[in-house]
Amino acid sequence: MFKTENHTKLLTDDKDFLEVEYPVMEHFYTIQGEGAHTGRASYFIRTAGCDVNCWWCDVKDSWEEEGHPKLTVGELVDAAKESGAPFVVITGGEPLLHDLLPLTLGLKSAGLQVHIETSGSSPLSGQLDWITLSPKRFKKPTEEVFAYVDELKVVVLTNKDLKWAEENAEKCPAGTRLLLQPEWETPKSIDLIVDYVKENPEWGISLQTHKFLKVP
Ligand SMILES: C[S@@+](CC[C@H](N)C(=O)[O-])C[C@H]1O[C@@H](n2cnc3c(N)ncnc32)[C@H](O)[C@@H]1O
Ligand SMILES: Nc1nc2[nH]cc(C(=O)O)c2c(=O)[nH]1
Ligand code: SF4
Ligand SMILES: [Mg+2]
Repeated sequence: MFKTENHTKLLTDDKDFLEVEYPVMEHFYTIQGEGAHTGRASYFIRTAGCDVNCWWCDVKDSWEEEGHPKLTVGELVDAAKESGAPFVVITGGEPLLHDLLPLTLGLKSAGLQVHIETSGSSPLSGQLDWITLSPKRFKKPTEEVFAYVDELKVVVLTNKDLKWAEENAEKCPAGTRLLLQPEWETPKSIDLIVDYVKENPEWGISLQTHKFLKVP
């Protein structure tokens, strides 16, 4: 659990936080396809804007903020609440490019748990119940994020990524879920990951199951 300090005023006196706007590429009710919560119904909010530039990124349309609508916290909270989802996953783009305090306070006030998918390359903000860190060599995570990580999910294409996974795991708290996720377009990474996990059973495998299920 991560909480930005000094949020009491926003939560109690200042209802204007419901009017704060975020650039949003899409928001939808689906099944969490990846990681420790795979298979669970969840509401996704995909903010626009990313400065990490992973060449294999599967949502490149999220990189530019421009061209995506701005939605208020109130609109996003209403949509998530109406869906009936028990938790919301904030993803992107890189969601930590935005101050997530207003959005996460809105969601928490509505009784929703808040998860985040992040590269951790910009400062943490908001109230976050579950942090999935997917670190990238293209723009490294801040040192601060590691203390709060619940799940480390490293995309693997080659042996270099396994070494990168180990370096990041060393910085995570004991008990962090350690997961390797094959890059979707690189089938040979599967053999690499299977052999690695058999030899290093503290790691597990995360697959992008929504792509098999053909849901968003
Ligand atoms: C699109 S990113 C958005 C959130 C954040 N920018 C991040 O990278 O964590 C969501 C997740 O998809 C993973 N991902 C992106 N492209 C992928 C691909 N081609 N194959 C497998 N995983 C991918 C990312 O590593 C991350 O865990
Ligand atoms: N169903 C589904 N599960 C996901 N888990 C992480 C995703 C992401 O893009 O962050 C994602 C996504 O795009 N769809
Ligand atoms: S950090 Fe995430 S959204 Fe940004 S390019 Fe990499 S995978 Fe895509
Ligand atoms: Mg995705």
